[in-house]
Formats: sequence, C-alpha cells, structure tokens
Amino acid sequence: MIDATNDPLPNLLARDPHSHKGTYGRVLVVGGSLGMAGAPALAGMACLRSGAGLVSLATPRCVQATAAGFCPALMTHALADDGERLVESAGPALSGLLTEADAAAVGPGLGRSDAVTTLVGVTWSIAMPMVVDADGLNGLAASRGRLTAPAGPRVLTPHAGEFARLSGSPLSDPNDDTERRERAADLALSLGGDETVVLLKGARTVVTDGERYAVNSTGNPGMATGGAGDVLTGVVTALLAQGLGPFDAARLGAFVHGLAGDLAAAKLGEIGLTAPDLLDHLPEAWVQTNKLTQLGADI
Ligand SMILES: NC(=O)C1=CN([C@@H]2O[C@H](COP(=O)(O)OP(=O)(O)OC[C@H]3O[C@@H](n4cnc5c(N)ncnc54)[C@H](OP(=O)(O)O)[C@@H]3O)[C@@H](O)[C@H]2O)[C@@H](O)CC1
Ligand SMILES: Nc1ncnc2c1ncn2[C@@H]1O[C@H](COP(=O)(O)OP(=O)(O)O)[C@@H](O)[C@H]1O
Ligand SMILES: [Mg+2]
Repeated sequence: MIDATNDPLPNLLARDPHSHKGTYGRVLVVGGSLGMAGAPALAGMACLRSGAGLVSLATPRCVQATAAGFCPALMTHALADDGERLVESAGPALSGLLTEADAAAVGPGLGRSDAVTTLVGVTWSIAMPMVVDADGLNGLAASRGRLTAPAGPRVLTPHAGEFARLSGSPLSDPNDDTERRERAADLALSLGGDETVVLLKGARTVVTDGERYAVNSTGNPGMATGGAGDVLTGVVTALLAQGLGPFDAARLGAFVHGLAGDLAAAKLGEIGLTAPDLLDHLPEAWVQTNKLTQLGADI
C-alpha cells in the first residue's frame, strides 16, 4: 500500500466572488430516531460549518421538530415512522430526496431495526457520493454477505466497535497502526466499488481506499465524547458535496475535525470538551487549514 500520510493535504478552492449557495452543494443527512435527534443535527451543522451550500435533514417524523430546533439554517424533511424509527414505507420519499442532493450522510442516530437495514440498503444502491456512519454501518453489517458493490463513491466512518460488526471480527489490538490500516484496507476492498474509502476512527484515525492510506495527526482524547463522530460525518459529507473525491474528503475532513478538537481543547481543556464545541471551533480550524495549504489565502 502507498503511504500518503505526508502527501500535501488536499483543500477546497478559494470561494469564487460570483458564487452562490448552489455552487457549494446540497447535502441530505439521513438520521435520527426517538432519543437521538441530536446526531443528525450535529452532522448537519458540521456540514454548514464546512462550507456546504444547503443542508437538509431527513428524519423520522417523531423527531423532525426537535432536530429542526437546533439550528435555523437547517431544513428538515419528515419521513414515515413508527413513533421511534423510520419504517420501510419511507423508502420512496427518501429516494426522492436523495436524488435532489449532491451528497448524503446516512446513519447518525437512525437506530437499529429491520426497516432501517432495508432503507440503508436502498441508499447503498444510489450512485451519489455518500458518507455512511453509525447505524448506517450497522445496517450494512446486518446485510453482510448479501451486499453488492456500492453504486457511487462512499466514505465509511466506523469506530472500532462498528468496524468489528462490519468486518465480522474485532481488531486484536485497536491501537496497532499496522493492523488498523491493513484491516481497514481489506474492508474497503471487500466492499467493492470504484471509490470506496474506509475511515477508521480513534486516536491516529486511518483513511484508506485499499491502495493508499493516510494516518491523521490531529485530534485528542477530549474528543472521546458523544456526538464527536457525528460532527466528523458532517464535515466529510460537506467536502463530498463540494466536489472532493472520497479519499481526499476523508483525509481533509479527519484533519480539520481533529484540528477543531485541538483548538477547542487548547481553550477549554479536554475534560469539558463537547461535540458542540467542535462545531464552534470548525471555522478557526478551516482558517488555519487554508493558511497551511495556502489555497485559501484570498478567502
Ligand atoms: N446526541 C445524539 O443523538 C447522539 C447519538 N449517537 C448515536 O448513537 C447510536 C449508537 O452509536 P454508539 O457509537 O454510541 O454505539 P455503538 O455503535 O454500540 O458503539 C459502542 C460500542 O462500540 C464500542 N466502541 C465504541 N467506540 C470504540 C472505540 N473507539 N474503540 C473501541 N470500541 C469502541 C464500544 O465498546 P466498549 O468500549 O463500550 O466495550 C461499544 O461496544 C448511533 O446512531 C449514533 O449516531 C451518538 O453519536 C452519540 C450522540
Ligand atoms: N482518543 C482520541 N484521540 C483522537 N480522536 C478521538 C479520540 N477518541 C475519539 N476521537 C474522535 O472522536 C470521534 C468519535 O466518534 P464516534 O465514536 O463515532 O462518536 P459518536 O458516535 O458519539 O459521535 C472520532 O472522530 C474519533 O476519531
Ligand atoms: Mg459515531
């Protein structure tokens, strides 16, 4: 495998003065269930903080109002539910919403059920760029052995627990870099598709498409806090919506997300750090990243 860790970091282009919100992509975040309205909202807000032009959440009807209440810039769509989670009859409406978006995130807070597994399968066969996280990954794991190759570019963002479910066995040492990159690469290749990337989270997050890998240098244990991964999902999805390929989007997203965590920890300490603090520090993380890559010098 090629080690791309020290390759120049990809970045977004400086914004065109004549651009408009449509230039920067429409995102759909598919997530939420009773008790987990915050997860899709965190992902959606992270999309907005990472440059996406328009961001909508598709949630079960039972949490739509709650999810909408976190941020007035988010749009929301209510899908059919059973009072707790999505039901299969939500499928056609969900497919319709996905066709209107440039990129999607599937999974934050969706919960687990047969219907959710079926709906995740529907999204897997749609050709748009997509991040699959959390219960999206659990849905894929529940379909393991019956999965065809994804229809479009994918970034899968498991933590070690989700990785074990999806790959079929746990990491023998979750902190061993070599095992992490080899197992993540095997998973990316085994899923098939032309552009399937696995981003295995944790300290020293690894990003790989099976041929290349990069280890992320930013981040800290203050980020071991509920919702931090939902924020990462939003950042990477926003980059897909703005035209980055999945390897670049995953690599840049992991870097900026970790940098937001480092900036937050420098100000607040690690102990009191929460996922909303990551959102608050994403703008500064983008400013610093743009300086680093010099691409955003005239932003
Ligand atoms: N505000 C909201 O609405 C929020 C909603 N959320 C939503 O909650 C849903 C469930 O997601 P989840 O990740 O909490 O549960 P799950 O997949 O069972 O993982 C736990 C298992 O995995 C393991 N494990 C975890 N990390 C590990 C690691 N780094 N390294 C090693 N192992 C690790 C862990 O093992 P343990 O260490 O506990 O033995 C345990 O077995 C999902 O939809 C998500 O979006 C959250 O995002 C929070 C904010
Ligand atoms: N010790 C750590 N060092 C660096 N990053 C960490 C550490 N612990 C957690 N993180 C990061 O925080 C995020 C946690 O994601 P996840 O486990 O999905 O949380 P949640 O599901 O609660 O949103 C990941 O991006 C992970 O890399
Ligand atoms: Mg998570």
